[in-house]
Formats: sequence, structure tokens, C-alpha cells
Amino acid sequence: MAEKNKFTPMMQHYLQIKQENPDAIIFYRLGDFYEMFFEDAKTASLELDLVLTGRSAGVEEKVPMCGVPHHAANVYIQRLIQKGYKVAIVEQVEDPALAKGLVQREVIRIVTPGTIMDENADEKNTNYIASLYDYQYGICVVLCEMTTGEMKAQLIDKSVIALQKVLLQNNVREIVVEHSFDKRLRKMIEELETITISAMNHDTVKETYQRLLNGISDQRVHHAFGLLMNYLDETQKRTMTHLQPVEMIYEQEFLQMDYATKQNLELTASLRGSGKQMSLWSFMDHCMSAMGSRLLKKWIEYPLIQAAEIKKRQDAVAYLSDDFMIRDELKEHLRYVYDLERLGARVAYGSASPRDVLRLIRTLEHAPVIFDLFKGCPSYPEYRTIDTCMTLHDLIDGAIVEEPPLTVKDGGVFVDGYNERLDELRRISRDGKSWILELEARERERTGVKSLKIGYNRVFGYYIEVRKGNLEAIKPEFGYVRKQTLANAERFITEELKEQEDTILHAQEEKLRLEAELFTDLLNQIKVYLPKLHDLANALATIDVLYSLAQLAGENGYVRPQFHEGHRIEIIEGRHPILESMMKTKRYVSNDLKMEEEQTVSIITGPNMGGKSTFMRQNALLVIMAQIGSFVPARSALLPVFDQIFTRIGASDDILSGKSTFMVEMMEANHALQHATEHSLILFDEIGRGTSTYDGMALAQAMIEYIDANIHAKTLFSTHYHELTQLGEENETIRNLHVEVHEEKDEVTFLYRMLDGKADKSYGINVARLAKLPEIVLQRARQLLEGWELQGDGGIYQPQMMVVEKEDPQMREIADMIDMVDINTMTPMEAMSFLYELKKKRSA
Ligand SMILES: Nc1ncnc2c1ncn2[C@@H]1O[C@H](COP(=O)(O)OP(=O)(O)OP(=O)(O)O)[C@@H](O)[C@H]1O
Repeated sequence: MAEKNKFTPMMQHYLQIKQENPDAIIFYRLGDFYEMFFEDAKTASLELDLVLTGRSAGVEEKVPMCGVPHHAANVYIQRLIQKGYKVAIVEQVEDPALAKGLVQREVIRIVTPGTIMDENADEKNTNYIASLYDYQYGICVVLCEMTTGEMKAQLIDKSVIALQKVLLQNNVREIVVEHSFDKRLRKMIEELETITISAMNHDTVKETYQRLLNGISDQRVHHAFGLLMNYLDETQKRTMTHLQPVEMIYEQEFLQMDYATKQNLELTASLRGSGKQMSLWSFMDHCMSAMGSRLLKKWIEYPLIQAAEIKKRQDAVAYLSDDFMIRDELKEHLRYVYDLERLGARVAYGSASPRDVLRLIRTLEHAPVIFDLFKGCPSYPEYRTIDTCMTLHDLIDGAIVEEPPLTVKDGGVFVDGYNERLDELRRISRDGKSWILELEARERERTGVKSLKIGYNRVFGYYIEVRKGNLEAIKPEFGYVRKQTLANAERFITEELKEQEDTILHAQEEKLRLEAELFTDLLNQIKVYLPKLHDLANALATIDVLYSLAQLAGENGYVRPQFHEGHRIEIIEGRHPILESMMKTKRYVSNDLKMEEEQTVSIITGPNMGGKSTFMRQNALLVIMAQIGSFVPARSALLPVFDQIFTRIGASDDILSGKSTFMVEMMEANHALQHATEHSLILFDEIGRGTSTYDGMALAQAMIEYIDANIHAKTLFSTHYHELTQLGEENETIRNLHVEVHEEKDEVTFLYRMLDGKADKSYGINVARLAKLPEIVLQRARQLLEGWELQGDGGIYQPQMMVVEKEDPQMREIADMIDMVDINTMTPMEAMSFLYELKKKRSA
């Protein structure tokens, strides 16, 4: 690059800004465009499909440049952020018309992946920016959701697993760390790709943000919080007024599940495809507001472990599900509850629209009714005296017209009578318009030209238009001054019209400016109430979730689970909530789960497809729902309060660290064996199947013995190793369960019923037949199996490689077609065409 001072002054200024913000793409405002230069221009032109041009900048060669129109900039910025870039927006900060020399420009905000306020983002989804403070033997994480202002802090182990869990679980888009942050962990985060890393060294907490620390005295939290707030200050270029006080999260105060378990159980996202489709969250979500949906997600991720807290929620669900009149009425009012959390952010950023304010007023109108309906609920007395911000309501109610424009810029936001000066300006421009109409009539009369009209355009202002054919009627004494010539008309102005034009245009300009000012004032008044609005938002969201749980229970006939202090489990006629609701033609078969006080392991055997995994998931979901405070799909449920759930279900590779299925399986099993307690629930689905039969069986048995002797956690262990059922027969604390199947002439029907005792055989070959494997393969498999079974009985069996004939797929298809039809119900015509089809297939 040529020496800096050879460039034009503007380009020198640009380079200065680039130097100060080397890791951001600079959007430099020039007129109606944001322009990018040099490497930024090359990157953006590739990423955004923009034409790369050049600009003379004082040096010989043109500098690379590309640009986007300012009104469409948001879309482009969002696309860059999606790809992990940061964008620094450089705006003109003085009116170009008044500027002497170079227009003054400044970075007004740096948009980054963790701080973007995407107006169109899915309102139920959240993503965080996190700061990490490494205190040698652990990491303090402070998380912030910018659009809702939520803040939380957590202390975690200094390990890849713990860090991955926090980052993935919270959908963290960006992290802020000190320059000296641990290299190994930094590399792991870099590999995650979806996360942008930013460095910041300054971690002193500013006075203005002390209140957000919420009385937390832990210095580690102060460090991490300081890093984050200083980063936000530096990028957002404003004081963060919408953030909520930091909430300290202690995982051990909730039912703990690792990230894999949350994924396996599809708690908040389904395994197939991303998003919310058919997760427990989407299934349970009957909330009327986005805030409610988000809070429900949090409840699902963090179920409770204190029986008293669970009971508090249960009592509220019972209150609402018993009285469907109240529930229905509540629904009608919850419908008007607007996203107060997101509104808070928009108010703080000054980007709230008149419609936002109107929705806030609606919410404040309905809030007292909601609390009134809820006041009969015995377990939430604190809501009876909540401040519903009526003073704010009275302050802003009636200020805004019923159907305000999208933005303040368009004017017409406030009702008449709101502000005297505004009324006056409106009258002037209104009167001005009728004066123009009068003038038009007068001029038609005076000139005798019926088609004469008065018009307006932005370039020439007001004008009198006369068609070419009528020009003779315009006498010099009328004082018409020519302004513009068109193909078939002339446009004029008169002294009188010019004067009126000044008054009208001035009034209009002032009117818009005044409305913008008044609106900013209004937002500032709301800003004062933000902390109170957050409390209100929290309470409304809680009632919405409780309503949602009651609705779910009412719709599906769920029961209130009972908790006790022992270890016994007794779920009678439990169902899988999601599968049950998805089954349209078949009926879901309910199953009991009974485990006595001392019992540790239930070994579940039965054929593939028999329903073993479903049964295990069903019980885990029931436990989670119960500890959220929800009612559950069962006839009755008696449960202990679990402290942790561990699962090893389904085959999932750890793509992140490139470990094989078997390795992941062993790591997850190890995690469970290391951390489970007698209050935990363990679900192991076919552990050991990823290695040779004897290895797998040996590992499985050793694990069962270990859990039974040392951990005493309640464990559901499904397996195809029938030999393991011996353990159930010989030990008091281990029991066998099996799924029932009906077998007739090699055909199996699944009954999905869990019965006591072990399965008599595995039915693998029968299930393979259902999958339509070639008959000849099935026959050979049966022959081999019989041979091996004989060997097990002490016989000698040496399987030989056998060459079997390849099955003709066409003949198989023809045979299938014949099996499908019932000749007795066919007409002769149908039989003929069927025969014809067969013949055609054969000769194809
Ligand atoms: N209780 C039930 N009532 C009705 N249908 C069920 C029930 N349980 C399972 N199913 C059906 O059976 C299918 C297979 O169940 P599942 O995956 O639990 O079997 P599995 O025994 O774990 O099989 P594998 O050993 O091959 O993993 C489910 O997708 C579901 O459609």
C-alpha cells in the first residue's frame, strides 16, 4: 500500500479507522451508500456477490471498492455476521450541507455475531455472547443475550468437555477472552467454527454497571463480567441500559444432564434436522407469548431438584388445570402480552417503533387482569402485589394513534392534543393545503382555464400547471413566472404561491422534527421503567408457562406426579408424550415402570424394534417433565427427586473431536460411572454393541455389577446379550424385563408391552424378514444360527463358506405383487389387467 499521506484526506481518515478496527469490515458512509475499500472490498464482494470497482484516492492506482445502499445495509450486514465477520459502521455525524471541508464521520457501532440485534430473528430462539475468565483451575463464564438483556454467570471446570457444553448448549455465537487465554482451549473453540473469538484485556467494572452484578462478590465473576461489559461498550458505543442483573447459575442446584443427554432426549431440538421441530420443548409449548416459550425452554434445560419448588409449580398447574374457565380467560389476555424483554433492548437502542409502544400499552392494559385471574393461585402469593407499571401506562396511554406508521420518520404518530405546538404545525400544513385548493379554484376563474391545476414535486416544490394549448390565456399581469417546461405543458409559480409554499414546507419539516423529538422523549420515559418492566416480564412469562403446562395437562389427561424421599419408582401406565401424540392410526401402548427401593438395575431384553429405546426415553422424559413441575402422561406416578440423568442411547459419533461411536459410547459410560449417585437415573441402551460380542458382553456385565455394588443409581439397561439376564435371576437388586412379541410361522408382531422376566430369544432374523432381506439370505442365516446354537450345547459345528444363489429381484417383486392381491375380490377385468402387469414385469 502506498504511503498513507499520499491519499486523499477522506481516504486517510478511512485508513485511520481501519487501523483502529483491524478485525472488522468497515462500512464507510458516503452519501447514500456504505462503501468498503481495499481487502474489505475484496472480501465483501466475494461474500455478498457485489461488483468490485475502483476509486481514485490520490495515488496512481485506483483502490478496490464496493458498496451497498444505506437503506438496504442491514441485510448485507446480517449476511456478513452470519459468516462470522464483524462490521464497523462509520456514519456521517454532521449534516453534509453544513460541513466545512471533509464531513465528520465516526464509528457509531461495531456489529458482531454476539451483539447483533436482528429484528427478523426467530423470537423464540436465543443466542449469546460469552466472556471467559480463566482462573487457573477453572473458568468463569458470563453469558449475555443481547436482544432480551438476560445475563447469567457460571463457574465451570477447565476442560474441553465442560467448555463445549456451555458454548453449545447456550448457542454462543461469540466469546470474549483475554489475550493470554489458554491456547489449547482457544484452539478447540476455533474448531467449532460457529463461534467468533474476540480479545479484550480490560476487565475493570465501570461504576454504571455495578448494579448488574446483583450483589455477587466473587471476584472471578467480576473479571469475566468486566471483560464482557468493556467489550460491549467498545463495540456498541453506548451505555448498556437494557441489561438485566446477572443471575448466578449453579448447575448442582438443578437436575443435571450433560449435553449429549439433552441432545439424545431431544429436549429442545430434534435429532433430525435442527430447530425446534418435535422436541420436548416444541411439544410442550402452548405458551401465548414468545417470552413464555423462551422461559419454558429454560425450565426444560434446568429441571428442579427441590421438592418444595417443584410443588410450588405443580400447585399452580393444578389450580389452572382444575379451573378451565380461568384458564380460558387467561389465554384471552395472555395473547396480548408483548415481548417486553426484546422491547427493552429496542427502547435502549432507540430503535423501538411507534407500534412497539402501542403493544407495550396493550400489555400494560392486560397485565392487571392477568394477575387478577391468577390471584386465586395459592402458591404464587408474591404476584398479588406485583407492580404492573400502571404509572407508566398512564403516562404513555393515549399518546399514539390507533394505527401508527412503521417508523417515526413518516410522521403522524401522536394523537391530536398530545402537544400544542404539534397541533399548531399540523393546522398550518392542513390549512395550507386547503388554501392551495382555494387558490387553484381562484386561478381557474381568473384565467378561464378549466384544466389548470396546482401540483407539487420534491425538486420544484409547488407549481401551477397549464397545458400548452391554453397558454394564451396566461396574461403577463397575472404574474406567472415560468419554472419548468414539459412536452405538453408549462409549469409556473407566483409570488403568492411561493410565500405559502415556504410556510407549508417549514411547518411540515418542523412537524416531523418535533414528532421525532417527542418520540425520543417518550422512549426515555419508558427507559426509566426498564428494570420494573423486566420484573413484570418475568412474572408474565412465568404465568404463561404455568398456563401452558396446565393446558398441556388438560388436553392430554396428564396426572400430577407424587414425589417421595425414598428411591422407589412406580409409574403406572406411562406413555411417551410425543410418540403418543403423533400416532394417528395405531394406539400407543402404555407401560408401567416399577423399581423397588433397593432395586438398582432393570435389564431389558427383546427384539429390535420391540420398543426398548422408546420405553427408556419415555421414562426419562417423564422424570424431566415431573421435575419441571409439569403433569405427566401416566395413570399415576410416584417418583424420587433425581439429581442427575445419564444416557447412552442411539449411535452418535462425536464429529467435533473425531471419535468413533464405540469411543464415544465408552466415554459417556465412563462419565456416568464417575458421576452418578444413588439419586441418579442411568439409561444405557445396548452398551457394548460396537465391539466383538464377548468384549461387549464383558464390559456390559462389569458395568452392571459396578452400578449395583457401588453406585445404586436407578438404571435401565437394554441389551441383546441374553446371557446377562442371568444377573437378574441371581440378584435381588437386579431385575429382568422384556418386551412382548407374538410369533406365528416366523412372522413376528410387536406388542410393545413390558413384562417381567427375560426374553426367550432375540428374533433378529424375524425382524430382518420384516425388512425384506432376500429369502435365501434369511435361510442361510437360520442354518448358521442353528449350527452355532448346537455348538453352544456342546456339539461341534464348523461353519463353511457357502455359495448361495443370487435372488432374482424381479421374481421377488412379482411374488410380492401376488401376495398383495385377493383374487376373490377382483373383477374378471381387474384380474386380466393384473395378469397383464405381471407379464409385462416379467418380460421387462
Ligand atoms: N409403547 C409403544 N406403543 C406403540 N408403538 C411403539 C411403542 N414403543 C415403540 N413403538 C414403535 O416401535 C418403534 C421401534 O421402537 P424402538 O426404537 O424403541 O425399538 P427398540 O427395541 O429399541 O429397537 P432396537 O433394538 O432396534 O433399537 C418405534 O419407533 C415406535 O414406532
